[in-house]
Amino acid sequence: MVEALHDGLCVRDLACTRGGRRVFDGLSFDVAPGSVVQVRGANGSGKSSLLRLLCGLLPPAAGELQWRRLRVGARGAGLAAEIAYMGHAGGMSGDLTVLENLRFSLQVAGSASADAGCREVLQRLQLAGREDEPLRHLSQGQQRRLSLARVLLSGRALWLLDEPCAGLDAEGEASFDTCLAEHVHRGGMAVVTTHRDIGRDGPCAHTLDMNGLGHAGDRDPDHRP
Ligand SMILES: Nc1ncnc2c1ncn2[C@@H]1O[C@H](COP(=O)(O)OP(=O)(O)OP(=O)(O)O)[C@@H](O)[C@H]1O
Repeated sequence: MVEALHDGLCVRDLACTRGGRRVFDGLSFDVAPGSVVQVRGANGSGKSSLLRLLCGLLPPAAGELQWRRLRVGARGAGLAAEIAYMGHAGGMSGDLTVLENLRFSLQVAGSASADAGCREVLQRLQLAGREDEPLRHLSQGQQRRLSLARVLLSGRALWLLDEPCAGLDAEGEASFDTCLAEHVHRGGMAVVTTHRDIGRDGPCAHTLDMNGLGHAGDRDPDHRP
């Protein structure tokens, strides 16, 4: 692979197979420090699969990733510790309180933050006053805000966000835009799958269009069941 010209993420000729079908191939793009890539495309075009590949949750069928000019190993080795991933499933416990969920996930990620920091982020995301309530008492949109709080508190350089604005109201979208803009301003990076144009109201974002990269229905010739 050509040597990267920056200290961010380089994706080259990436291919993805799921269930024996080739979802996309030949995918190349860059996420330089201080930039956002918004991933757009039809349902099933492979947006979530791409994020799972970048996280190391799925092995690529072909291609290569470089992070800070070094090749990323199997299961995201060399990159995983710098990622904050927000998937469709919240990955939180409905029985733990809002604050307990934050404490627990930060501890697991090795980025423990003082309660004061957690409370401050909850305040920013309009969740102040809900700290001691069990997560299951929160609405879908509020739970999405809490997932975003985890990302903010992680302090990780690369945010991989799968439909972060799904279920958010206008105020939640505006908070998200501000948080993302601040992250990018600090030199952070983000890859965001979205059906909403982030660049319209949020930070400037490069668009990666997944439509046309796929082979819907094609059997992967290299796949062995
Ligand atoms: N666990 C799985 N096993 C087999 N095939 C899968 C699996 N998950 C996803 N797929 C297939 O991979 C393709 C891409 O799915 P993916 O979820 O990445 O698309 P997407 O662009 O994120 O879609 P959406 O906009 O609906 O969220 C789809 O054809 C889907 O059926």
